[in-house]
Amino acid sequence: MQPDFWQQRWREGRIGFHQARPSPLLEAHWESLQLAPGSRVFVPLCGKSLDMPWLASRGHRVLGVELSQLAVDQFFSEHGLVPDVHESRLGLHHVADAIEIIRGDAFALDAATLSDCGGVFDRAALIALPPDLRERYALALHARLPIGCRGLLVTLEYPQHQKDGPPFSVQQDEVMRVYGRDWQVELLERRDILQREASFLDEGITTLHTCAYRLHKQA
Ligand SMILES: C[S@@+](CC[C@H](N)C(=O)[O-])C[C@H]1O[C@@H](n2cnc3c(N)ncnc32)[C@H](O)[C@@H]1O
Repeated sequence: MQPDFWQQRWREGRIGFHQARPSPLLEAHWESLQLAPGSRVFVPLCGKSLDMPWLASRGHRVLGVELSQLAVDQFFSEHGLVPDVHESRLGLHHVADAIEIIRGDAFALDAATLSDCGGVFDRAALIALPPDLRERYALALHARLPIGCRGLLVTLEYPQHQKDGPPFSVQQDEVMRVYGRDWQVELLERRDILQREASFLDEGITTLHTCAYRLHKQA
């Protein structure tokens, strides 16, 4: 997906991916990661997700990255926060309380920036990307997270030939292949969500599951 695609989605308010509550699989499985209190959690392709304040409410510091300035502005104004803003070569950093969002390209982040992220949470980030970018995202971007980092990855699975992405279907074998080199990967749950996803039903999709994987970066 080109950056223009996402910028246009935000300009036109076509943000059906945004959820009015934190992700159910985050609430269900985050504790199982047993992250140290106060550890910093990276939220790639964060949009204005309510997962970020949820993580902050659990005592984490949060580092999000998002292309769209509109998304970043909406996030802070909808939470009644006025962020401190400064610029770096990575983009525009917005910091309020425990949450920092960099308005910039996730692929430009370097290992130094991510070095203190003990956790990572991905919902609608990997599955927002077409296959070639997914490989870069999982291999190159995640390679910059430190050894020992723990994460939760949420995916969707449906018959890809029935619909164009995004969101794309990402099957378990792909997750194992792209993360398995550097990360220990464990499927925690596969949930059937077809009946509550009206837009997928309307498009004639016949099966739809969401999966949660626990990730642990190995030495
Ligand atoms: C499908 S949305 C998911 C947003 C969020 N994770 C959520 O659960 O609501 C994908 C988001 O990634 C952003 N995005 C796409 N490519 C990006 C990139 N290379 N760097 C940073 N953000 C990106 C888009 O603007 C969009 O807000």
